[in-house]
Amino acid sequence: MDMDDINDCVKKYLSQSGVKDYGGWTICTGSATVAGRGVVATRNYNAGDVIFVDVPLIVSPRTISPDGTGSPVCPVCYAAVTTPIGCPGGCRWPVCGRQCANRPEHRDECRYVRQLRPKVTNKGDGQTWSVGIYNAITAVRGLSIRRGEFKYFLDVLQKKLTERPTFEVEELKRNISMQLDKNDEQIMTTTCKIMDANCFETIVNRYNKSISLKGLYPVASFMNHCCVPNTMHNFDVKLQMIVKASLPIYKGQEITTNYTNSIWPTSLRQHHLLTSKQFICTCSRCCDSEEFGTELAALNCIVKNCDGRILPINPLSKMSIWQCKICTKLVTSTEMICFYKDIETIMKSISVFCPKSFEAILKSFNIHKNSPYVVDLRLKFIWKSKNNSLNLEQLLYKEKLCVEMLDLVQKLRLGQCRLLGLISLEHQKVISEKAYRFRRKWNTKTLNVRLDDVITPAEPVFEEQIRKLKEIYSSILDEDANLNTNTIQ
Ligand SMILES: C[S@@+](CC[C@H](N)C(=O)[O-])C[C@H]1O[C@@H](n2cnc3c(N)ncnc32)[C@H](O)[C@@H]1O
Repeated sequence: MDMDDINDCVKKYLSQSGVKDYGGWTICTGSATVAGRGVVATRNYNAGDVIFVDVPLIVSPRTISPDGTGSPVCPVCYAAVTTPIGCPGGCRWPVCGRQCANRPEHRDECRYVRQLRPKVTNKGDGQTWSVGIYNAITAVRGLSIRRGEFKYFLDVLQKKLTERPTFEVEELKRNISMQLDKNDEQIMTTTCKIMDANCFETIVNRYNKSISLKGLYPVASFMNHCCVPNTMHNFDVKLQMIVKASLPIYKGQEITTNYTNSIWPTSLRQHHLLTSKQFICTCSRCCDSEEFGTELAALNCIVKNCDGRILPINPLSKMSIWQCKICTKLVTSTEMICFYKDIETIMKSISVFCPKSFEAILKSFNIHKNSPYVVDLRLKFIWKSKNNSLNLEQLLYKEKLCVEMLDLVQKLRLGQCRLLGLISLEHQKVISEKAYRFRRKWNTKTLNVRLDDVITPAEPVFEEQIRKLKEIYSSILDEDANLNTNTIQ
């Protein structure tokens, strides 16, 4: 496979799509340090620099369960559809109205699906759309790539390795009256396999609701994964992906992204990468059982009066024995899975976030604050709680969580990542609320204390903290079309 042809095709596609060619990268083999082909920098970048803007080849809704549980989104505008009805054009996709049904970008795919004579399993509820046909949106969109100028992408992008038929195409065949053309079927299957190997979660904001879609981006499809990635990305209103350096990148260095959740511990990340992308990551973080000192995977030692943490001896092996760093107690992987499950159950049972009871639960079950699922819950509190309805204790607790999470991001060496931007934004909002209450000499209703009894702030300190945090989050999140800008103060 000729790398020059691949680079030419990608660059032509981007320039025809109207994006500036940022040009400081190349797709190549050999210099890619991790796997097969990769994207390599051809110049130096500072953290925060835009490396490239990528234009989606395909965007499609996530599939939903064949029994129809889960809500569809309009395949044209991607808004959630609460009472779905089939497209009046006859394709049986749940478009949200005539306007979307008549949009030019929907015309060809609608005609194609209509001539397959879609069946509707009318369960007597007047349903006029079909889940099986809805789930084939990605597959059908692959056909327009094959017919277009950039069909080459279907040949060169990596495909998920599997002999099994793709369920999207099988479902489509079951839900049409005509027989699928063999050639079309093969293109559809290939498209689904390409999507499985390369797609990114593309988030759009529709009517203040975040909708999660799948997007296939040609340059990003060549970016390999690293758990200490040197890029971050946002999506703009046109669903273009803006890829920026999160850390300084030097000429000749591989440009990497993160396919998984950066705050998960190694075992969860490995499981996700293996099942969804079929590889084992061996990056510096995965090889370090302490994950740069964060001990994200660790559980507190189960031996009475021991303050140690239990960590895997070989973090890359699912079957690894775990050991306490202090008393050397050994624990099997099976036991660890049970401990993890217990923590998950406990964390799931905490519905109302009350700082005192949360800390008490962690203490009584001897769970340390960076354990899996605990970090999730701490973040959930940061995202979901509304500052003006928190009492003073909760507000100060939220501030403490923001500070601890920012410290975690820094220890994990994630640089100027989106998580840093989002937490800095929330942290800034907490400080603004604190400053507001301080100015108003706000007494808390539930605690008999005043703000200036528990903190000794000064107006300039608040101002300075707010200014610094704003600087951080605005440089990271500036093009992000999916932030609710009303929430930015
Ligand atoms: C989106 S593609 C990345 C580009 C790919 N290397 C290529 O040649 O087309 C994802 C695939 O690349 C490989 N890959 C990416 N990151 C990797 C890593 N850190 N270690 C091993 N394989 C990796 C895996 O095969 C994965 O399924």
